[in-house]
Amino acid sequence: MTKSENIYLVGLMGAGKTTIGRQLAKALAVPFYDSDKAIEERTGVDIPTIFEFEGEEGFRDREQKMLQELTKMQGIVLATGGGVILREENRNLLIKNGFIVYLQCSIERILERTRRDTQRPLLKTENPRERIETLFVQREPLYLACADYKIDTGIMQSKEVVEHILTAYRAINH
Ligand SMILES: Nc1ncnc2c1ncn2[C@@H]1O[C@H](COP(=O)(O)OP(=O)(O)O)[C@@H](O)[C@H]1O
Ligand SMILES: O=C(O)C1=C[C@@H](OP(=O)(O)O)[C@@H](O)[C@H](O)C1
Ligand SMILES: [Mg+2]
Repeated sequence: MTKSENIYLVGLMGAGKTTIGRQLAKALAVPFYDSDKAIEERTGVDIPTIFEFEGEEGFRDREQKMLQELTKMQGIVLATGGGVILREENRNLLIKNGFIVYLQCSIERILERTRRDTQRPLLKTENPRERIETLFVQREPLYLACADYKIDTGIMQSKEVVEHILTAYRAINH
């Protein structure tokens, strides 16, 4: 399997990985996977429940195991969860098996997009802005270390983001 047969989306919560991933897969007529959704289907409970009963580390263990499975697949678009890049093994699996697109997004835009969200435990805090800023500082270097391509999803509609990614992806697959 070549690295460029898969497209993996990384980025902070709210950057658009799940939304863009679904549209991108449709445009390419390939299967779409979302690692969070796959974990929820496997466990039968939602992400907040996993965090509640197993803590973040328990969720990260499940995320790592799911990524080991999903990166064995060929010809897919995968929307990862925002924290997947935290573990080195996950970064190595992504780098080895897919064309990695880093969906950048401003803190403001992320706040707007996740304001009414109830499914992201890490945003269940007194100060979501401070939390997102902390995650950005911690994770941006890791996203950049993995990315083959990056795009700011905060300044354009999702269909434009998809077009830009398709152009970049086709350029490496010419
Ligand atoms: N380019 C975009 N423009 C406007 N809204 C967007 C865009 N991308 C995603 N969204 C919206 O932002 C929210 C978070 O998107 P989502 O795909 O769940 O992000 P992620 O999977 O990265 O956490 C959703 O309500 C989605 O509809
Ligand atoms: O940033 C994170 O650590 C997380 C992001 C979430 O996915 P999205 O990025 O799709 O919201 C989900 O994996 C979990 O709540 C943890
Ligand atoms: Mg998502």
